[in-house]
Amino acid sequence: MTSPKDFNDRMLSLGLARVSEAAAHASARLIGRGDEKAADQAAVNAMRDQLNMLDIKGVVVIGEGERDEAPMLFIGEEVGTGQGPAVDIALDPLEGTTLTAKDMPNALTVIAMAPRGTLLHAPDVYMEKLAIGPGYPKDVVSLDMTPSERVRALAKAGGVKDSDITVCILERPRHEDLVAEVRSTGAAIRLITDGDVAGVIHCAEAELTGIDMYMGSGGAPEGVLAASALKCMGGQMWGKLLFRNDDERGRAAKAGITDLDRIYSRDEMVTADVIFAATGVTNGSIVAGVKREPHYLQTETILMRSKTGSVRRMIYRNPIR
Ligand SMILES: O=P(O)(O)OC[C@H]1O[C@](O)(COP(=O)(O)O)[C@@H](O)[C@@H]1O
Ligand SMILES: [Mn+2]
Repeated sequence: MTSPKDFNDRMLSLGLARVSEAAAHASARLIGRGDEKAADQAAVNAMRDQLNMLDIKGVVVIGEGERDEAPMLFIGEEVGTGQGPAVDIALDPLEGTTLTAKDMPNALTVIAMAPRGTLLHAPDVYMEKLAIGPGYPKDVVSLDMTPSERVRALAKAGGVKDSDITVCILERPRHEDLVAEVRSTGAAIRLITDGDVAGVIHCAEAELTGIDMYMGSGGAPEGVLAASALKCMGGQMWGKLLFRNDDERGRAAKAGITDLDRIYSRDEMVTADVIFAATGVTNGSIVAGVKREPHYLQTETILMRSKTGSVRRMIYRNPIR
């Protein structure tokens, strides 16, 4: 196992940005074409090619799925040149496949890297999520509270009215009761159709996005990626895996998870320093989408390191030849 001191995050982070940039470039020509699969595949191929150029002994712990259902970037796949630190990789080559296919905001390519053995091996099930930005007392809200208790607690801690709070929630039939309860407090709700990695990140930049809290269930893999981002930006997050049937419980067992009711804090999902990169595919509130000009493609990437809390936004212009 790599000790965190071998994890040269300063060097590796720039390489990570190249990986998410390449995935965004590759899916650019598929924005708004109604073909989610093709857009995802283009991102997967590009991400894998770039990842394999990095001097790491990488293993995908959050990826495109199990080996038998994902030919590439499957969970357990080894990536990188094999020269360098042993690391865990979490990725979502295209977070917001539907957003991309429909040319709707906030589709991202996302990747995180941490020393081997330090990222939660979340199976491909749902996760109940709760996130807030930096600056609040520890555990001011929790998954054990009801949604309205969370709104009241957050408002009180921030010295504002309940009606000044905005909660971000995925618009899904399963969230109808959640939405109704949050509304009963007078809080506002930003409903999003997809993309809860961006949804959670929005909490860390509340002054920019207007979002104070994220609530509701979404993909567990996306939960670990969002926790990685919040660890860099500051902010608290909790997640609880949700299992609907034996197949899903079996996935947990395979991933080595035995306590099925556990609530994971941000730092229990990401136990050491992590680096995180996300590149915009469609325009969003975190980064701009791919800009297609006659002679070049331009992307914007957010690149962060939890060790220093540094947040970079990088513009990359790649000539089309
Ligand atoms: O659509 P569901 O089943 O509610 O799942 C929610 C998940 O799907 C997404 O909206 C989109 O994810 P993908 O584009 O990677 O499929 C995630 O952001 C979210 O966690
Ligand atoms: Mn996703």
